Order: sequence, then C-alpha cells, then structure tokens
Amino acid sequence: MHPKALLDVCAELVRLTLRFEHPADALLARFFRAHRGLGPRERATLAETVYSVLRSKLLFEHLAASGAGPGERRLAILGGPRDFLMPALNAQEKCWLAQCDAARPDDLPQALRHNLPEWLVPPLEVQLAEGFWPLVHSLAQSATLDLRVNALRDKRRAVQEELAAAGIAASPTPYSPWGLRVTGKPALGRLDALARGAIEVQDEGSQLLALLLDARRGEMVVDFCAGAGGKTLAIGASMRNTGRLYAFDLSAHRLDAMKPRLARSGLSNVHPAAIAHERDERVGRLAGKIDRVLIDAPCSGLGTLRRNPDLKWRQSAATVRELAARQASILDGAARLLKPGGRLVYATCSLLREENEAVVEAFGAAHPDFAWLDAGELLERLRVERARSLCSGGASGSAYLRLWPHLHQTDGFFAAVGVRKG
Ligand SMILES: C[S@@+](CC[C@H](N)C(=O)[O-])C[C@H]1O[C@@H](n2cnc3c(N)ncnc32)[C@H](O)[C@@H]1O
Repeated sequence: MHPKALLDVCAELVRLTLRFEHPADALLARFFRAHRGLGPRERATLAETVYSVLRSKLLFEHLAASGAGPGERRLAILGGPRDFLMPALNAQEKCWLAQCDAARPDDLPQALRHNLPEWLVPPLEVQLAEGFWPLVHSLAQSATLDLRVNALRDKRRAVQEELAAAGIAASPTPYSPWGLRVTGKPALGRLDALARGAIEVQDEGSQLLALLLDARRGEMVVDFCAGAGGKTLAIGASMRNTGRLYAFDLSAHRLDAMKPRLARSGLSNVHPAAIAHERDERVGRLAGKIDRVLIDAPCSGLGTLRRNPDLKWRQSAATVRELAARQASILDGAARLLKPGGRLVYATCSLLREENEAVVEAFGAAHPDFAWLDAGELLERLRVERARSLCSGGASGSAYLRLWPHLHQTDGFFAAVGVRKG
C-alpha cells in the first residue's frame, strides 16, 4: 500500500479507536479480518500507530492542537513509525512534525509526561512514591513475549533448544520455573511446539499465580474465573493431569475458546462449566468439597497497560468502584467451595489497592474462619528465585504477591492466599 493510503487508514483506525466503543485489540483484529490483503508490515504499522496514540494520548492531543488537517491524521502522524509514514507527509506536515519532535519533555506539564487520566494518578503516587515515574516509563514500553512450557509435554530446556533450532532465541524466565522469555517478537504460529501443546503464550506473572495455588496430584480444584483457560492449563499440568479441575466462568463463549487449547495440552482432568453467577447451583453443590480455588477476578486490567493501553481511558474511578463490589461478591461466593484446610488464591491484574488489598482485607475481616498465608514464604518454598522481592504488604513485608512492570518485567499482578481454618 502506498504510504499516503496507509496514513489515511491509520487516521481512520485512530478515529475509530478513540471512540472507545470497543477494546483496541478487538477493533484491530476485526479490521484485519475485514482487510485480509494487508501485509505484515502494514498491519504492524497500523497497530503501532494506534497503540502509540493510546499510550501518549494526552501529549499527542496537546501537540496536535497546532498543525493543520483533520485531528486524527495529526495524531496518526505523531504515533506512526517515522520511516514508513514520512513519505506520506506534505511539506507543511513535515515542518510541523519537526517542531513537535523538538518539544522537550521536561518542559511539559506532568500530565503530558505521564499520559495517565487524572483519577489514576493519586492512587499510584500514594502507593509507589518514587516508583511512580519508573512505572510510567515502563508502561510506555511494549511487554515481553513469555511462553509457558507444558510440563506434561516437554522439559523447558528441550523446548528452548527446539526454539533455537527454529531461529528463535529464548531464555528461562527469572522467576517462573515453567517460563521462557523470547527475544524480540518472532511469529510463533507455525511452531510444532505450539501445535502439540508444548508451549502456550503466557506472561510470567500469570504463571506465578497458577504456581502460587500449588495444586497437587489427585486434588479437587476450581478455577473460578477461568476465561479461555490460560491459568487452567497451567494448574491442570501442575496436577499432572490427575484429580478434577473445574473451570468455571460466566462466559460460555470464553470457555469454548479453551477447548482447542485443552485438546493440544493433553489434559483430561479439566471440566469447563458455564455458571450464571457466583451463587450458581453448581457452585452450591460443590460447597465445602474443594481443596483449592483460584479466583482470577474480573478487574480493571490496569496491570496490563503495556499490552492494552486503551484500558486507562476506558476505566474510571466509578468503574473501579463497581469492579471492587463485584470482586468482593465473587470472592465471597467462591470461598464457600473450600473444605476445611482448603486454600484460595484471590488474584487480579490490577495495580490498584481498591481491587486488591482492600477486597481481601474486607473479606478477611468478615470471615475470621480464614487465615492468610505469606505469599513470599510460599513462593520461597516453591523455589522461586528472590521470591520475597516479588511480594509486599503485611507485617512480614511479603504477605501478598505484587508484581510490577517496572520492577519485575511482568504485567502488574496481585495475589493473596487464604486458608479455611480446619
Ligand atoms: C481476568 S479474566 C480471567 C482470565 C483467565 N483466568 C485466564 O487466565 O485466561 C476474568 C474472568 O472472570 C469471568 N467472570 C466475571 N464474573 C464472574 C463470576 N461472577 N463468576 C465467574 N466468572 C466470572 C469473566 O467472564 C472473565 O472471563
């Protein structure tokens, strides 16, 4: 496609994305399905432009206030990869872009440097203090590409060698015993390791949540908010394909997406089931019978801003408040499943205390029949390197798993581990 035409398409996609009617990744996927003729380079340019505009929206809107032509075209010019789009610009646009590039970030107001919505800044500043700006900088980077090796199928070392033979460099993840971190963003679609279920794409942080549940052979386990099964697959493998693993979710559609992954993985201990709500009859029937429950609660997703920068504009203080109420209700419903001595892991990919510590601490205050385990100590016992550096909170300073992009190069995650007293 000629750069001029490509810039027009970039501008149109920016316009559609900034309506925030659909998640950016879904919008792009639909657009690419409808325009199958687009090559990999063109797709990459379009995606990079849209994501860059979402990441730096406040700054770009400020810069785009000068210049001429439609606003979304100016935003697309600011966000687009320079080498590819430069030939599409007229002389006036080139001159304007050079002026924009000359703006010194340090001279700009804070909001144009952090590019976060106003409501999100105080809770992050309070929590992170001097870590606030390192977090901001890490959110401007793209996320790493991590794989989880399915221990039922292969050893991590063997898969690493297989990838190397295919020209893909990968090294063991620093914390997860199952993970490989791939160098760059190679296409993985045609790899035999993927087809035979030896690997799944999964952020190292997600792997650590499944590890923390520590589900054992022969146990009765529930993945309460299983979605398309990212963590279900990891838990099923850690149970060595024994026992019974129920994968619950409200969305039958998401559970359906788990099926081909399950088939590849070789797991036969997983039982997906759609539930209507957290007090569903199915949940009631299993009350008091379950050894371990993972509650990977629906959340604001603010820990995944490197991958989903639109979330910071789609969420608000009000949606976070609503989510916190839903999370409390789901935790309450799911906890009933546990038998005495049974363990729950409550987890989110949110950065906010309101969806994390506050939910768990309110639940703890209302349920004296639950004791709380130290996540740092548990991960240490599971032989995770520098386990306590992944955790914070409580008297020990390592009560909760608390992963941050700027500290751990994972998505942001929270997890707390509770046990029903015997
Ligand atoms: C964070 S996502 C889960 C991601 C999934 N565990 C994974 O690893 O791929 C949260 C999921 O919770 C589901 N959900 C929302 N409300 C629920 C409820 N009341 N009971 C069970 N699942 C629920 C959503 O449909 C969504 O799939």
